[in-house]
Amino acid sequence: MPETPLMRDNGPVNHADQDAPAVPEEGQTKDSKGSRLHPRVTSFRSRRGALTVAQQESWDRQWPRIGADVSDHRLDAPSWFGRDAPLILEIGSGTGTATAAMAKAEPHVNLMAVEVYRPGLAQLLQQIERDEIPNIRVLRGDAMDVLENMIEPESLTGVRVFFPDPWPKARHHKRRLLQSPTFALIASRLKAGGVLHVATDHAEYAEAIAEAGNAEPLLTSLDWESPMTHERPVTKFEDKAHQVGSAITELIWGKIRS
Ligand SMILES: C[S@@+](CC[C@H](N)C(=O)[O-])C[C@H]1O[C@@H](n2cnc3c(N)ncnc32)[C@H](O)[C@@H]1O
Repeated sequence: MPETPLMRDNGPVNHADQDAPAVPEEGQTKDSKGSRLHPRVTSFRSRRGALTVAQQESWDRQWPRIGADVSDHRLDAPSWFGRDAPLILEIGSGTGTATAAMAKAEPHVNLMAVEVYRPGLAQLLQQIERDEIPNIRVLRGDAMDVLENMIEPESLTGVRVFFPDPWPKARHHKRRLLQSPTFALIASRLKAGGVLHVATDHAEYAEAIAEAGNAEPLLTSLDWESPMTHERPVTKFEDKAHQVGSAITELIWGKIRS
């Protein structure tokens, strides 16, 4: 992707300390040799899908202004949105039903949706265009890259992960997005007072998520009464879960300190 004024370079790599021990600085995501401090989880399936002609046309009109491929450049969110406002990241927005509803319900926030599935993003772009929603930007690619490279530490007011893929088979659990390293990374990107909101319809994954989130020292579990939470719109995936009678678990944490 060509560099745009929206992106800031992370700066040159400092090779001087290549032999320094890999002690992470606050907010640092790679060690002195450039290796990831958070082991990489590939949490998504590779899914193909063509865009309809109308979706492609909408994509072509809007992508240059409100879409970007995931990169390793720091994002300058205020300049991309054209205003400085509380920044919320939605991870795995799917077809964007909840994204659009949240953006309309919370016009005072800048909402960024990251998703790997292009047809899902295309549906969201169509809805943004149809409903003239001004406060959404979309990123295509792996949310782990967004968190590690594009988001400034202590910069997010909220992170929302609705119905992450549960990877139900034990041998696939390692592919789950929400594990301890991801919680640590999310916590490092939240501002003090920022909120992480997760919803899942998978009971066993809910338990694993709760355990990992509760073990993250920078986060504290919040209940529904917290004034920091928002009303979550029903997502497309949740609609399907309701149809088969699955119970939904909501998990909410606040970042207590820097
Ligand atoms: C079960 S769907 C839920 C979609 C939507 N949140 C909903 O509730 O309708 C999970 C979504 O997360 C996306 N996803 C999984 N891992 C991801 C990652 N690392 N980065 C971006 N998107 C991811 C998948 O492509 C998929 O669309």
